[in-house]
Amino acid sequence: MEGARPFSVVSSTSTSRSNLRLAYNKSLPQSFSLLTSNSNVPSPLKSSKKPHKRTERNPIPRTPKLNSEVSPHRAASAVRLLRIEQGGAFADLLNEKCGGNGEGEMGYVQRTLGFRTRALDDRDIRLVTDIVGGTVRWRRYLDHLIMSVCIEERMFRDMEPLLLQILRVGFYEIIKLNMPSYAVVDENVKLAKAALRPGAGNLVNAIMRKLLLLKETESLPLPAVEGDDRARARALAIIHSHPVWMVRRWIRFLGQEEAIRLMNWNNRDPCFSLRVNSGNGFTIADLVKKLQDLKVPYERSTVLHEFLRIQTGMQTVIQAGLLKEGMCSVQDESAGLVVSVVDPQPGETIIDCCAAPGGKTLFMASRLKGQGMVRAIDINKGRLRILKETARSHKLDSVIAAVHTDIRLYVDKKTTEADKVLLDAPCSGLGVLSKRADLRWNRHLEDLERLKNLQDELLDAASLLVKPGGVLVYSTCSIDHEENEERIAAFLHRHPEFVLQPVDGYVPPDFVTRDGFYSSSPIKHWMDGSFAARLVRSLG
Ligand SMILES: C[S@@+](CC[C@H](N)C(=O)[O-])C[C@H]1O[C@@H](n2cnc3c(N)ncnc32)[C@H](O)[C@@H]1O
Repeated sequence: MEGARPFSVVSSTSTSRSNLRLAYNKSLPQSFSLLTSNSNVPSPLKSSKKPHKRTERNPIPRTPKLNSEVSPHRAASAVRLLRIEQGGAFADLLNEKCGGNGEGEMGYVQRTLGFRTRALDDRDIRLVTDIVGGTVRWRRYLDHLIMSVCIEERMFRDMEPLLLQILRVGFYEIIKLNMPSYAVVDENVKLAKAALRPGAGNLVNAIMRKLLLLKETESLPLPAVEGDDRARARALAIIHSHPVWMVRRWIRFLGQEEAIRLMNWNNRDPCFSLRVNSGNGFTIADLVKKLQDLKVPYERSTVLHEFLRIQTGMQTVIQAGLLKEGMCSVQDESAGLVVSVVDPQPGETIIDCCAAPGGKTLFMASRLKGQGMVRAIDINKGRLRILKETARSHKLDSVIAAVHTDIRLYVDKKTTEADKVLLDAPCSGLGVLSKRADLRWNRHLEDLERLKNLQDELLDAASLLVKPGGVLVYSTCSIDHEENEERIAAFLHRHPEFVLQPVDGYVPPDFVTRDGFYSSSPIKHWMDGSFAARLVRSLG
């Protein structure tokens, strides 16, 4: 086996450049060299190739060999990032199955890399969560750095997917987590060697050494924010790691300063809120006591008495089983305030038109105090199943009836007249980008057009379920006026039988807009962005 020197500092850029070229050539399998290849030779680094191809003669053993050299959190992070990019996972918190027994998270590691690492301990799990979330958020910026130390753009573009993820992890650890550089390089080199081949380890070594040199000399490349709108947005999109279209849109509607504040919020580690589940008889004091026992720092919500905020320790909460036991739910205060706009009262019939996975359904049901009914409708069977299971575990199933259907078809068959109808519409999710690290890369400008049409159709359908004098609440977790205020203006134009009722008195004054809507903003309220409008149907 070819041995890579784990780490040594180079003295000049030109030396580092020729070292990198050498490492790159050597990293390629025999008889392939990018620098001498003709373009018809299939590249082993093309992203369509599987990183670790096994043949029938070389199958993955049932219990792969333990590799105790590779750090498990880096292996798990790189594999999870690979799965996220290929659409097989989200950048959310890990569940508790992280053992080295081939189940859950580590099962993917074994199947992808072909070897086992030791099991993830609690610290590793926290690290994987932080590294994966952070690396996904900072992807554009990290790629800009990686690309800038590659010999040529093609080297970056043709990089095999697993190698790219290993580099992203290493760059994130050095640049954003400020982890000890020598250890990070050494560990990522080991991972690349074990997961790919020795030459890949050499390449990681050479690329990361170049990064360290740039960091040590404070010469990390950053684009200048100058030129026309598009050029400035492109530069800001790299610096703050967002898609260009979002940056342009926010600069246009919020101004550059606010747009940057919003991107800074989206790039922070997310803050989570917990809502105590009173349906199971728990009180906020019980939840406080539990968090104190677990040494998880918390803050009481200033806007909703059932809620607590935690900045760190979410993984501890999950592992202690607080969610599974039904003591509390993870729910942002911004979503809780939408329920305040609905204002459910005991005895009422409420229809939740887009209910799954049930965050708002459950909170509304808990406010009914055992009297009345929430009809929870959703088109997605899998998500509705989660809603039903949670309703059972929260002992709220007696006041929740789940219905699997398209709301647009449901209204054709029903003459139901509800006291209140909530339409928590499918939306771009532009208000929740801090929690959904991967969402910014999966959303496109064209989605907005499609979503607006759907939102209009769903609003028309939902409106048919409201009794005379009843209330229709339209909500989104978007901060985009085209999905919010504009949808309501268009609806009121089509439906003169509804009038807008200002949300004063239902939510704190700071959340009421000039036009009487509910709106939470990450940069104003330090919580997710969301929107709601309260519409009342005339009696006639
Ligand atoms: C924003 S999510 C709802 C979140 C939910 N209210 C909560 O608080 O947990 C939107 C939901 O709308 C559902 N949906 C989309 N189109 C629908 C339709 N035509 N009829 C019913 N549900 C629909 C999706 O399946 C998705 O679960």
